Amino acid sequence: MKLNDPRLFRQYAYIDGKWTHGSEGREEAVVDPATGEILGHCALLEAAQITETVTAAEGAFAEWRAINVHERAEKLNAWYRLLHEYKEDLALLMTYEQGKPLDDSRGEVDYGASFIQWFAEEAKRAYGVTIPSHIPNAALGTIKEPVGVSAMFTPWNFPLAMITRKAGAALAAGCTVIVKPANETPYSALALAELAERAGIPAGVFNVVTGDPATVSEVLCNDNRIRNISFTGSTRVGKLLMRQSSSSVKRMSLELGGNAPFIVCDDMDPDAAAKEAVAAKFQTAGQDCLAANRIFVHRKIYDVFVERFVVHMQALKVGNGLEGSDIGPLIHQRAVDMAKGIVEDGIQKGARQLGGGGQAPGENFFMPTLLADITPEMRVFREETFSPVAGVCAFDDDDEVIQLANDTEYGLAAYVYTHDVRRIWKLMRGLEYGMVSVNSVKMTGAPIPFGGVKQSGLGREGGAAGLDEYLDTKYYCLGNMPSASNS
Ligand SMILES: NC(=O)c1ccc[n+]([C@@H]2O[C@H](COP(=O)([O-])OP(=O)(O)OC[C@H]3O[C@@H](n4cnc5c(N)ncnc54)[C@H](O)[C@@H]3O)[C@@H](O)[C@H]2O)c1
Ligand SMILES: N[C@@H](CC=O)C(=O)O
Repeated sequence: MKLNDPRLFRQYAYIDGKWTHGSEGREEAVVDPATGEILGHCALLEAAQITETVTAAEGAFAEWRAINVHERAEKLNAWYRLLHEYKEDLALLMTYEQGKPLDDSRGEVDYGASFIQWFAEEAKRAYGVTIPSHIPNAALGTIKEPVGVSAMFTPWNFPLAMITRKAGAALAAGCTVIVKPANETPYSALALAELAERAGIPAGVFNVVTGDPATVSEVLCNDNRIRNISFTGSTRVGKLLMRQSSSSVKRMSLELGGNAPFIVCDDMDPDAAAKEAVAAKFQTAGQDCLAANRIFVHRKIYDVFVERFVVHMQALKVGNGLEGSDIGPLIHQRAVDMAKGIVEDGIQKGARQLGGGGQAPGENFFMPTLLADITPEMRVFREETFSPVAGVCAFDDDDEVIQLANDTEYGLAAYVYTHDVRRIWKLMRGLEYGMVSVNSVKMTGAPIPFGGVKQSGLGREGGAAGLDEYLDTKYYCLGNMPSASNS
């Protein structure tokens, strides 16, 4: 891997401003999912080292929270600028460890950096309120205070932006941070640590620990000094962290799985809508919590839509993300096996397989596939496929499609395509999702409250709500003040 700045490729954990190997010398290989080649290793820290990291983050908290918010913002802005300065290196690292096309990696660096800048500005507006007093001679109000040390668990599909969306907010709010990246993609996180240090973020404020996930989570969730757990990943692991954290009653933000419906009404041009649906499905090889998993198309335009979808889908180039492809590899063989299983299950239960043929360019690649005429009994309907496998079925009226779309435990994002404003309103209100995007594939960004309902999670990331996840509201009552009423 040839980086302009080789010091961005770090294989040790970053604790209290020091690059640290596991005290027992254990490490794990990190593999390029496109080629199977070993890129390097990451340290497997021991439980005691995770506890030491909490001690360091707690020690750094008092000073970091006391820094004037404008000064904190300056350091975050310096970090933001460094992400742009080293964008090419960060993108290359990401494509090597995650597999996504290099252009998508560049896009993720911009996206990830935007959260740091947004929160650096937003923290300056973390206002409390004054409360008209019901108590004689008292002044009442609130102030916002940082929650404390925050632990963050992040997934491999967006190895940089899922960290900055959390850490940007937490650091801006005055919290200190311990990040546990996915073991598949530790290098983006460690490069972020290198740049945080160069930006002047003090030792102990931003830490990255690597290790066996169950060991790390057990220590962090049970440590009383950790006041907030922020997790992005599967619903299964999210539930586990919730259970582990209950003994110490922590604040929790959970960004979990999705099973996004993509609804196309009969006033749409089927070809244009099919093109949009392909864009909403296949980014990051379908390994995206926002990926259009279940596509519902009005029966009047269903056949043409399906035909056009297959044409657009088959135009996508599958291959190594470094070689100008549209779809890179899946993260590992287990993901390929899961995609195969979902297709086989659909066919066995009566779905038609369209596309998906041809020789995949390597072991971890899966050719984009559409299952037509899917039903709620199929895995493709019930599970987040997290692969380039989409399902489509026809619907006849709006009430039916609302019911179908809501027939899932998930509730992250939904897409609606129609130009009829009354239908937009009805569908948008009827869909049990945290985010509804109408006539647009792109919905996310730093200023929006990103998050789901039902088993897709708790809390919001990004926007003003994202900062609040790291702030406590402290109420004050100043009694017996000389004519103090602020009413
Ligand atoms: N809602 C969102 O914003 C969002 C964004 C990205 C990904 N996701 C979801 O993430 C999932 C894919 O990512 P993933 O496979 O990395 O998720 P995952 O749940 O397997 O892992 C996420 C993180 O948790 C850690 N982890 C895994 N097992 C653990 C355990 N037993 N104890 C403690 N920690 C553990 C991992 O090492 C990783 O750091 C999908 O379900 C996707 O929808 C959601
Ligand atoms: N694409 C999502 C990440 C989900 O996997 C985002 O924009 O945050």
